[in-house]
Amino acid sequence: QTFGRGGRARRFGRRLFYFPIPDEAPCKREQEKLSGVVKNLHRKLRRKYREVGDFDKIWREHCEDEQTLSEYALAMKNLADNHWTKQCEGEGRIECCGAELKHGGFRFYFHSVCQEYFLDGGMKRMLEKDEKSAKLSMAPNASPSKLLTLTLPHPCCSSISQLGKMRLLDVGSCFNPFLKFDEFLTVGIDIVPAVESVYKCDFLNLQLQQPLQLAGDAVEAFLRQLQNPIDSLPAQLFHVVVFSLLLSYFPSPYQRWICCKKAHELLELHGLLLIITPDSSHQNRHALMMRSWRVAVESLGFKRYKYVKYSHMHLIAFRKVCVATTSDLVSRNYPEMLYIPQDFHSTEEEECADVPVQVRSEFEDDQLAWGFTELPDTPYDSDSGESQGSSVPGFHELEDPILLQS
Ligand SMILES: C[S@@+](CC[C@H](N)C(=O)[O-])C[C@H]1O[C@@H](n2cnc3c(N)ncnc32)[C@H](O)[C@@H]1O
Repeated sequence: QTFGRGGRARRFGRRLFYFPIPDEAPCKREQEKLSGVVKNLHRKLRRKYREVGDFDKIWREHCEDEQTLSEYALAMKNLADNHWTKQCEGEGRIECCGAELKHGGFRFYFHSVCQEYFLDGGMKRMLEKDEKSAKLSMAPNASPSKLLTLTLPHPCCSSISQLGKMRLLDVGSCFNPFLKFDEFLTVGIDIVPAVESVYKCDFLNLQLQQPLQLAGDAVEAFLRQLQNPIDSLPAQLFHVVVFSLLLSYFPSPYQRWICCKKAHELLELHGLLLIITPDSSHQNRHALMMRSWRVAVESLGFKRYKYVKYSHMHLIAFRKVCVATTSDLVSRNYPEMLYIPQDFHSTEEEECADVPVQVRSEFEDDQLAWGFTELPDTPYDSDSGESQGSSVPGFHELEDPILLQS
């Protein structure tokens, strides 16, 4: 029987004795403390935004608060390095269940989505599908020359197989978790990098320049010699842009919108925007919110490609289907569509929500480790219009709740 915050109760005769588990409690407390640093920063930003209203002003002040930002970066890195690992029975903290758990299973999922899309024919299949539906919708009036242009493969299709690396921009990278994957040429950026390999850059204020117009290997060389900090980047530079736990960091939907728009501009045509956003509720609870996000992001010139809901997060992949975005979008309220539930909480509600955080049991750890090695293999195809959960049994119940419930 589990007892209290991490111990066991045993009955001897009519009396119940409590045996605390050595090591476990201090570790959990440390984990709670670190996740508290992360959650408090998010809440503080939201509170300021509610009070002040001007997100530019509070963002400027936020970026100047170096001490708070450094504490946050350290806490995130510490959580990733020391607390998202498997705790082996009686042996304290050792990394016994492999890199899958340590680096977050969802990144392995995204990695496999990218591989399948860019290297194993996924993009080609999508383009053929697009072509088919375009032909169908245009068929009665289409001129033969129009139909012909639709069938021509885009250079982006071949550029990766020639290059061998998928150029990936990880926005809000913190500790550069995508660096581990050899197939990616990863550029990690963050307002406060937690490791040296991440460039300092405020994505909200990143300036975009004209596209490079260079061959793939020259673009790769360009990316390998970027200077720190990064203030500007050429448009259409990347095959993949990742927002992993980034959008919910911002207190304003408009800031989320700016990020998605910038991602669109930084991606090559047919590139992928990968979004992971926390949500611990049941799959259907925030289905409307996810639909709203889809409309907003697609309006920028994307089309949803994959969607998976895990127990504590949504994973969404969008592919860039238009070269340019239309200019009139803001007036149509698309930015507000990128809302999160916390946008509507009052300060009091946020404070009440600060209940003690649950930490996984050993059993859950085992299941989670197993789950991460068995990543979903039949993810959502947006064109079918159907939502889809993970194909991994038990996965819905298991994820790291510490960071995500803020
Ligand atoms: C919750 S952490 C996520 C870290 C990592 N991506 C992960 O999945 O574990 C959010 C990160 O986004 C960074 N960030 C927030 N706003 C940013 C911006 N405008 N530009 C770049 N990074 C930003 C924060 O500093 C923080 O490191």
